[in-house]
Amino acid sequence: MAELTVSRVSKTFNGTRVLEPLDLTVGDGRFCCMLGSSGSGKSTLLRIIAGLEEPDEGAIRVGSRDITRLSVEKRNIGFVFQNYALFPHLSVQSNVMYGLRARRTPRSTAKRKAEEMLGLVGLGDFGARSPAQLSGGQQQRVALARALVTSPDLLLLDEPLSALDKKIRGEMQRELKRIHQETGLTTVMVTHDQEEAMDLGDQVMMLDHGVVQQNDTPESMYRAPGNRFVAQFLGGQSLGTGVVHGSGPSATVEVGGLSLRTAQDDLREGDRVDVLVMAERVRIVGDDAASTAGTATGLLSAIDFFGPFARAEIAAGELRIPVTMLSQEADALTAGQQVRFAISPEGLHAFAGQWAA
Ligand SMILES: Nc1ncnc2c1ncn2[C@@H]1O[C@H](COP(=O)(O)OP(=O)(O)OP(=O)(O)O)[C@@H](O)[C@H]1O
Repeated sequence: MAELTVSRVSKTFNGTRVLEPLDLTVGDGRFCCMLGSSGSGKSTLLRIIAGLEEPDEGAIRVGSRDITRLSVEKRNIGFVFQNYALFPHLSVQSNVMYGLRARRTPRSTAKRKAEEMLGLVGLGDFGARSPAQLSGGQQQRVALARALVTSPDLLLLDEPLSALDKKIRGEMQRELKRIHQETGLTTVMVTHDQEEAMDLGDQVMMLDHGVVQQNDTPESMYRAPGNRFVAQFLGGQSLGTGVVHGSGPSATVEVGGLSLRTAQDDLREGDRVDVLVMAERVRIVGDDAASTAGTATGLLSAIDFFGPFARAEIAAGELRIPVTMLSQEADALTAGQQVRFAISPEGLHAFAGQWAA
């Protein structure tokens, strides 16, 4: 069992608290993504787990082992950084063997294991090359093989794909998924890329200013962001302040002259709320009578095309409602025309008590 348990870990640098006391559990074999903007404390937490940084307080366990006071070498953790950090003067195979040789594993065993790991990451024929003869994506595979070769209990990845271009990145995400499935290793990855976190994580922990904002499955986090910060990070755009009418699942939110439904059941009559909308949950619908219930009309702004998708705004009363759609759908629309639209209740999020902030 290699469940990771972080309990009440905090960290201060030069009098500034960068991690408030926080807890995190990652089940055996699970893939956890730590998501947050730059400076939120993700790397610091990962480095504390790795033993590269000491926590002010708290404990870290892997399975039943308390590793809080162990040196980096004794933790049995594999680590991959953003910049490949391969030894340039060593061959690919020697790079992968390095950790085993440092542990005095016999050369023949180390060689066999290195070959096995290079096979796992899809670089079986590359052992004799030097790192300079590999692409960025290939170098990151070598770094991964090097982290895996010592059979760690836990794998830590700090933005391992962020230096790669978009296409290679997608490829490497699929590779990481496959390798995770094949090894069954408990994994924690730091990223500031929402899509990457949602794609790879069984679990996503969102950090802001050293405080856990939400720790959930990607689906739950997207469907039910726990607060304004999470909703905004996941792409929610503010519609302004509204008032709740009714309560429970049939509540509506009145904002900017429109009465909108949400899928939330935690709203109470009279609450003043901050309202956010996910642009991908706004749909332009036909004007035929049968589909007009729960819809409203507005004027369409200029349309921005970005590849397969297009973006625009609908001006409805005082509101500017963002909408994304397939470029193909946008082809039939013209800037300035009146459109009828619907906002799916799942795409509307309202948070009480934060509107004054
Ligand atoms: N060794 C250090 N000494 C002083 N301050 C540090 C040190 N390491 C990190 N910090 C500070 O701690 C805060 C959190 O940094 P951290 O690298 O953990 O954030 P992050 O969320 O990983 O951001 P990024 O995505 O930019 O790496 C930052 O304000 C950073 O400047």
